[in-house]
Amino acid sequence: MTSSTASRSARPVRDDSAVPVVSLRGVTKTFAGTRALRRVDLDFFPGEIHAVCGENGSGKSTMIKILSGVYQGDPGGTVSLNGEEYDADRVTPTVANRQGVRVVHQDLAVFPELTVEENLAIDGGFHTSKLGRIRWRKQHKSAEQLIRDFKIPARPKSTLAELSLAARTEVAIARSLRDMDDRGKGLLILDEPTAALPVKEVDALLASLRDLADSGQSILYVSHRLDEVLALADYVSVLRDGELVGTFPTSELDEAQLVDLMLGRAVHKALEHVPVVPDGDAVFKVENLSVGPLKSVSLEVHAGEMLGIAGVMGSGRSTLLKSIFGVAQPRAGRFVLDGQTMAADSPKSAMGAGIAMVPEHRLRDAAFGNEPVDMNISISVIGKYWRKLVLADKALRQDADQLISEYRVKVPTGRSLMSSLSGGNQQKVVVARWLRRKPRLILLDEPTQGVDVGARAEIYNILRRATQDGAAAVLVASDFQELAQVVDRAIVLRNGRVVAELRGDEITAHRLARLSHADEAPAAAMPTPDSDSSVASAEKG
Ligand SMILES: Nc1ncnc2c1ncn2[C@@H]1O[C@H](COP(=O)(O)OP(=O)(O)OP(=O)(O)O)[C@@H](O)[C@H]1O
Repeated sequence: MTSSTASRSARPVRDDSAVPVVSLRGVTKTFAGTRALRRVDLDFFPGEIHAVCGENGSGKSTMIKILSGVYQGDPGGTVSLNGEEYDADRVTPTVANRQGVRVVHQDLAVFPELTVEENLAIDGGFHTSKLGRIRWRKQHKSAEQLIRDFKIPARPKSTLAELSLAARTEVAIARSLRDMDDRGKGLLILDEPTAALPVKEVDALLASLRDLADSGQSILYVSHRLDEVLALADYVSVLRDGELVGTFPTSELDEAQLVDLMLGRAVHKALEHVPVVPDGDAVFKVENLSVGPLKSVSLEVHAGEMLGIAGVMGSGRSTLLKSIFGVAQPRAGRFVLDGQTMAADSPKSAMGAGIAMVPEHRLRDAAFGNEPVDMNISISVIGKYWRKLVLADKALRQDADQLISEYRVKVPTGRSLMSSLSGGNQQKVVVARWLRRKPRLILLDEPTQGVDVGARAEIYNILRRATQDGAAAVLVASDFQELAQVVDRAIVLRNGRVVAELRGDEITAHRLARLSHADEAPAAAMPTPDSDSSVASAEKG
């Protein structure tokens, strides 16, 4: 959910003679115990942006992997690529690549320290002489051509680090399509391309995707951001439990209808809540903290309260959480928990003091992929299952099963490996794990990235229950709309300092975005005078 405004121009309706560039027929994929896709029929046409939506675990990634040859479908189905029909269990990465199926993943696989030209050439794209030397002049010319063709706002010699994240994504797209002469051939697959993008860059990327589709490229767009899907895509296909619910022109759907199709049930407006105005002393205080980009930051959070931290990428949001959890060592400042100065010198001491952290990079930092789900969900409280030298397996599994059902984690059994879960389901396990410790302070860094709309509501409901029971929470989320919906109070970090504090109804996505960007004059960022004395004073500070 972003504040994207990229609007869809009235698009011509697909005409009957249009020929799909990629088709799936009867594609099924079974993993041990799980039918990830069930007899899916889908067509992707040239010049169209076709979104695929579905809850966590509905089969989106599995479909991408089958199209790109990473997974093979079960025997019986077929995949047609540029008019050539393959058995679904015979599509390999080489075949898919030859037929122009290209995937740009969320992490982009670009190198910030290298130039645009070098990034465009990585992975087999360097022009070399017979002696194997790189022909730099030719290289430069091809880069210039790609930059022109893809309208990338950069020069060949700029390093990627100098570019916006949207422009870096455009470089990754240009690289993936650099050898495709005919835009009407092949399929560009984008997996959550805006998940890590600052709000103000989203429209730039969506506009460039629209241009690419207008030049004939077929695009498969996977995103949990439904407003974006409706603004950008021509068609949306909905997967539920591995089955295709249907394919719809986006012009005929609104967000609520799309959610109902995805979930097969009406979703309650769980994200909307009445902001809590806590009374009593602060549970936790940060005093004059300097760490990473942060300079002398002070804040406090009360029992029962969820505090949001807004700011652009690099503003120090994650560093703030990491330093509280003892992962980043401050240059100055102190933390006070329940009136006592806290030694935040390691995660162990933070955990001992009653602090829990749901980190941003769950796959890298929090999920033990080769361990079963029940162990992953129990690891934070494993001590309570040791009976002398024996692990009480049965009790551990029973408790884990109960949490799996409470959090609606989609998994055949608690014994399934964590790595076999979809991304969003892994996140639910990580959140469940930490809340089991009944922490005093819960730190959450992008807890719902990649999590579907229904599961998001569930996660926030569960967090809300924890704060109602007396915990305090600090939430970092790039999705300001979501932040505005769930927090009681928000502070905005800019240039290493707290520049604003908003409460209750003052917190809107628009204001969080405006206040987060350094390029705005404070006066312009000010709302109507009646509503905002707290912002005004913080802005001065
Ligand atoms: N390698 C695997 N082994 C076992 N099961 C798997 C494997 N990969 C996916 N699955 C299962 O297949 C189903 C579909 O998962 P998939 O990752 O395709 O969902 P998704 O729609 O991409 O979800 P998300 O939005 O969370 O990324 C899930 O039940 C998942 O647990």
